[in-house]
Amino acid sequence: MSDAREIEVNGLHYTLSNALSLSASPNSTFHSPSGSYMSRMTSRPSAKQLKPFNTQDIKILLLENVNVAAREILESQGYQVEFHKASLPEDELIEKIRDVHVIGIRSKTKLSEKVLREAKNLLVIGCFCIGTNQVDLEFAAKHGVTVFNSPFSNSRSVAELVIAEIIVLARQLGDRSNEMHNGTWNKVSNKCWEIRGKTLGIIGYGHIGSQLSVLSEAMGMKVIYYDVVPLMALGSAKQVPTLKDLLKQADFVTLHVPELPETKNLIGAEQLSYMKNGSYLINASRGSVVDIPALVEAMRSGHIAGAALDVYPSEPAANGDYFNSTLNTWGDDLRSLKNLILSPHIGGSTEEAQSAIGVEVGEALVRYINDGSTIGAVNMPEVSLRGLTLAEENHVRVIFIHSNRPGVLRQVNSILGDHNVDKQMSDSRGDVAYLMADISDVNAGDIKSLYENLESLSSKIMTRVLY
Ligand SMILES: NC(=O)c1ccc[n+]([C@@H]2O[C@H](COP(=O)([O-])OP(=O)(O)OC[C@H]3O[C@@H](n4cnc5c(N)ncnc54)[C@H](O)[C@@H]3O)[C@@H](O)[C@H]2O)c1
Ligand SMILES: O=C(O)CC[C@@H](O)C(=O)O
Repeated sequence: MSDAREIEVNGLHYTLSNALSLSASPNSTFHSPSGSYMSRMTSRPSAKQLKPFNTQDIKILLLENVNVAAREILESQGYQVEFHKASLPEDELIEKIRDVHVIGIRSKTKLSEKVLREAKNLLVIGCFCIGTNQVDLEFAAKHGVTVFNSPFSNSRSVAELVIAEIIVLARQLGDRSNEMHNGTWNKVSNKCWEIRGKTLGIIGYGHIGSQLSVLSEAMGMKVIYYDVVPLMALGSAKQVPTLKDLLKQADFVTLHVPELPETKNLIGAEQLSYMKNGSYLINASRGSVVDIPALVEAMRSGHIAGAALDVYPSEPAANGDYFNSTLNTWGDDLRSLKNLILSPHIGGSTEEAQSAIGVEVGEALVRYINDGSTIGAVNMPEVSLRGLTLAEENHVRVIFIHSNRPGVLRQVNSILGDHNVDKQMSDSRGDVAYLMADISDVNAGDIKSLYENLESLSSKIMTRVLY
């Protein structure tokens, strides 16, 4: 067809010319990526790639040194990828986010309502980490922006770090090492312990907490845990009914809860006072979970014998000499304490974890952009349909993200109804619903009207038509 017509979605021009031909993409500049990645993505040999847009028009901003595995996956699709090692100051972030369809971040980039309001072309956010507290998930969903994360690719790395910290704290190894670096030989055994037979109290028995449970039992520790939901104990671990029970019994307390309003200052002066005299605290969850001035007091008094902190209420956006009292007023107090391990949020920072996260989130982004699948999304209902094949001519996939209110499905189906709806799936999550339908008997000319009719519905949040 020479009369190329176009639909614009989020700054992407969906070309209608040759829309329904059997070519994998209407765009002559697109080349199917080769290698193992695409063979995993296309489960059937004749699967059709749904991409009515020029892949080179997809603009992706990757911040915070997202792993090279993700970059390769995204670049192999032909997308334009802009990569930055650090996070960006808010004004620069706002400037850049206006233009992109996809943003990939880790824990430092705050995608607040203020920032997301400017992201007029944004389709999807990839959090290349576990935590998603840095993103306004609800605002994103209400504007049709799907968010993916990697729920457990770095869990083992965090659990291993905590095992190391338990031993380092029990043996005051950090202090001995610092002393040797300063030329001091200080061979002591006073208040240095084996971990065998000691009780580890795990707060939050999810992916990380449960891994840690298994590892610490293997080292001879007794494990108790507290969680807001009843969870099956692994090995000989025991769930305790209250946080106070855990704090009173544990020699080592370790935190593995998400950042939530309920977990803010979960450990403050009162909770520290319940902990055993001479016990230890480890926080590799989020900085807001521990009241740091209260911890400083409890360590100064000797009630808490040692602590390890990997996360802080304010963390620098980039590497450098930024961990000072301007960033957090109590910085100098922390630095003056003995037997306190301070690490720069590296719980999940291993080669294994970062490349696994890069592949997992990179692939989820490609599936979403090309096929509309929300499997694994954290703020949208999970919707997916089996792929279209090259044998299915004149088929299109309609994706309609809409407000979850009565009567919408009737309206949508009356728009789709002139065609054959081969398969359809719809699900809702709170106020937002996601509908995906594969319809056949669609001519090139029908696509624009399908799109415009769906766009005209008052319930519409975002419409995409893939073919
Ligand atoms: N330091 C790092 O580099 C690093 C790496 C990965 C994850 N994290 C942090 O660790 C957190 C936990 O990770 P995960 O993968 O184990 O999460 P998860 O979701 O698998 O488990 C969290 C557990 O905490 C429980 N929980 C929630 N609120 C609670 C409360 N008030 N009291 C007790 N339990 C509560 C939940 O029921 C769940 O079982 C993440 O949310 C992230 O913030 C940090
Ligand atoms: O890599 C990061 O920045 C975050 C690591 C960790 O806190 C997570 O949430 O996965």
